[in-house]
Amino acid sequence: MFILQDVKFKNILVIDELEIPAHKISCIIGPSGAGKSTLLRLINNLISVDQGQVLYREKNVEEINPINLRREVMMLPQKPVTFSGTVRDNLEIGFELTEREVPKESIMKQILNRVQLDKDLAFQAKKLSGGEKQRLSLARILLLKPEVLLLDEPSSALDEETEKLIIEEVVRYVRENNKTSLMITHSKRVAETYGDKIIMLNSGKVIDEVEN
Ligand SMILES: Nc1ncnc2c1ncn2[C@@H]1O[C@H](COP(=O)(O)OP(=O)(O)OP(=O)(O)O)[C@@H](O)[C@H]1O
Repeated sequence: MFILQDVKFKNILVIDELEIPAHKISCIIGPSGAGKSTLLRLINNLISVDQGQVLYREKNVEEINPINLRREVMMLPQKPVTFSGTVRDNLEIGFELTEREVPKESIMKQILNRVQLDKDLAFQAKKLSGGEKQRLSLARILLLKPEVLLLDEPSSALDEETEKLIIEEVVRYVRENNKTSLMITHSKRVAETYGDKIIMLNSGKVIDEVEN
């Protein structure tokens, strides 16, 4: 799905060759500062390589129309992102960008149920707790049915329950819909439980790749 070739980013990442396979879950593990988030951001073209290239479906990500790329490749960041307004506004916002029909109320309620967010659609998003905001962000992304879901490890400020729920729902989404995910995790156990491929990163370099 993605191939990185001769990639360099500042003095942070140096990757000769790395493949993120389609229809699989790949997990990146490595110590703090290893470059895990940077790798995710390069893949999503939020930042650009200084050297080399990142290919998505054989095309250089920098040459893909950013709107088309965002339609297919979505990231759930470390810190939850919510928008002003209600829970409903937050679930609808992605549809503006993708010019798709806004889902029915019953579908929105179903997705809230799936992420265990027991709030009314009219509830003000800013009043949600950190963990609830993260679950709302995930619900928003799942509704948009991305081809690739990039998951940056939920911030350690979140409770373990929410972290577990988020990982499990991402895994379920990928498995049920034959999608692709690349997730950062600090946990070897999480990587071994869910990852089809495990990529170990240290000091900006891939030190090992394991098919699980
Ligand atoms: N745009 C940037 N310019 C300069 N340095 C940066 C930039 N982005 C990240 N860094 C630095 O690069 C290193 C790798 O950061 P990154 O966030 O990718 O690590 P990480 O493996 O995700 O760490 P953590 O597990 O703590 O989130 C860090 O030392 C960070 O401070």
